[in-house]
Order: sequence, then structure tokens, then C-alpha cells
Amino acid sequence: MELKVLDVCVARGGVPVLEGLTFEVAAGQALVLRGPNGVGKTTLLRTLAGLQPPLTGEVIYPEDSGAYASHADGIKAQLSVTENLAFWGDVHGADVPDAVFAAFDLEDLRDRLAGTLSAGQKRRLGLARLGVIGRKVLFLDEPTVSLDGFSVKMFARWLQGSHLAAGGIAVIATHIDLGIDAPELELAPFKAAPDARDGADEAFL
Ligand SMILES: Nc1ncnc2c1ncn2[C@@H]1O[C@H](COP(=O)(O)OP(=O)(O)OP(=O)(O)O)[C@@H](O)[C@H]1O
Repeated sequence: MELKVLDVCVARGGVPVLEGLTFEVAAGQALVLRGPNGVGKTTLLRTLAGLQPPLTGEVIYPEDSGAYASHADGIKAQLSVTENLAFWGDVHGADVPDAVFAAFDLEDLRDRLAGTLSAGQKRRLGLARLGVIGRKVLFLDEPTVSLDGFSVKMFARWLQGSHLAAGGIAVIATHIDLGIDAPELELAPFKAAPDARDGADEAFL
């Protein structure tokens, strides 16, 4: 299994944001996306995950193997931690591996209503979903927002030791160093040339 990105151009609101992107990520490997705010990391991740079409180019990986995780945790406040994980397990036809609670430091929070968790605890629950749904190709948008140093290390350990070690793939937009062994792709050189309309607007600002 691999992820192949062939001469992809991504757009936001119909305006090209990044263009000319070509890269591959092999099974067991991660790629870290770098670039300043607004360069297009989120747009690229959403496109790779199939949530929006590329303007041009091709994104290739096995069907139904991708998952996108945004900064929004997508957790259900009225359900407990265990119920949240069971819910995602049901959606994906998977059992909740007991190891997930330890991997994301949720052991003591199993019965807590998710709505009562702290920001970092919610984030850990949101990330634990990735350990339940069994998707092989993960697109992670700033996965460590709100996490303390200990939790960042824990997540990096899960990513490297469980997900990648089992042949998974991860493309990660992050401003911090996760401490995992992964090449980085700087996106600034792939910024799309402004189209004529943008140029005209700028002239009048
Ligand atoms: N609805 C929209 N219509 C047009 N342009 C948009 C729209 N939403 C966002 N943009 C612009 O698209 C560009 C890419 O945004 P994106 O969220 O992908 O950047 P990012 O690299 O993830 O940024 P950050 O690091 O701040 O999260 C930005 O310049 C943004 O202002």
C-alpha cells in the first residue's frame, strides 16, 4: 500500500492555493507538512482525504482506507469516553481495542461524560478514535493542539509504534516537532500563482 500524489493543485473557494504537488508515502511512513499559516495545509489534507476534489491531478490510495482528523475533535458531549469510542467503532464495524485506553491515557476517564473533559483530554479522546476506526491512511491536521508535552510523546509513540509499525501511513500538518522519524515537505514553494483577478484586487488595495 502507498499514497501517491500526482501533480495535484488544491483550491479554496475555487481559488488555487497550492499547485504542482507530487509525492509518495510508502506503507509504514509518515510525511510532515510544513508551511506558514494560510499556506494551504488544511486545504491539502482535506483534498488528500477526499473531502474536496483536487482542481487538477490525482490522489491515489486504496478506497475506504483514509481518515481525516481536524482540530475539531468531533466528540459527542452527552456520551461517556467509552461510549464515544464504541460509537466510532460501530460506525466503522470495529471493536474498541482495550489497548486504546492506555495508549491515549484514558483509563481513568472511561466513564466520564466527554462534555466534561478538559481541552487536552478531549483531544486525546479525539485522537483515540484513530486507534479504533482501523483506517490505514491518516491525514492529521495539527493533531497535538491542546496537548501537554507528555501527551504529545504518548501520541507520537502510538503513531510510530502502533499505526506506522503496522504498515499505516500518516500525513501530518504540525507546527511542533513530534519527535518521529519522518521527512518534511515545505509547502511554501508550491503556492499557486495568483490569478489575474487576485492581481487586480491587490492593485487597488
Ligand atoms: N472559503 C474560503 N474561500 C477562499 N479562500 C479561503 C477560504 N477559506 C480559507 N481560504 C484561504 O485559503 C488559504 C489556505 O487555507 P488553509 O486553511 O488550507 O491554510 P493552512 O495552511 O491550513 O493555515 P493554518 O496554518 O493557519 O491552519 C488561506 O490563505 C485562507 O485564507
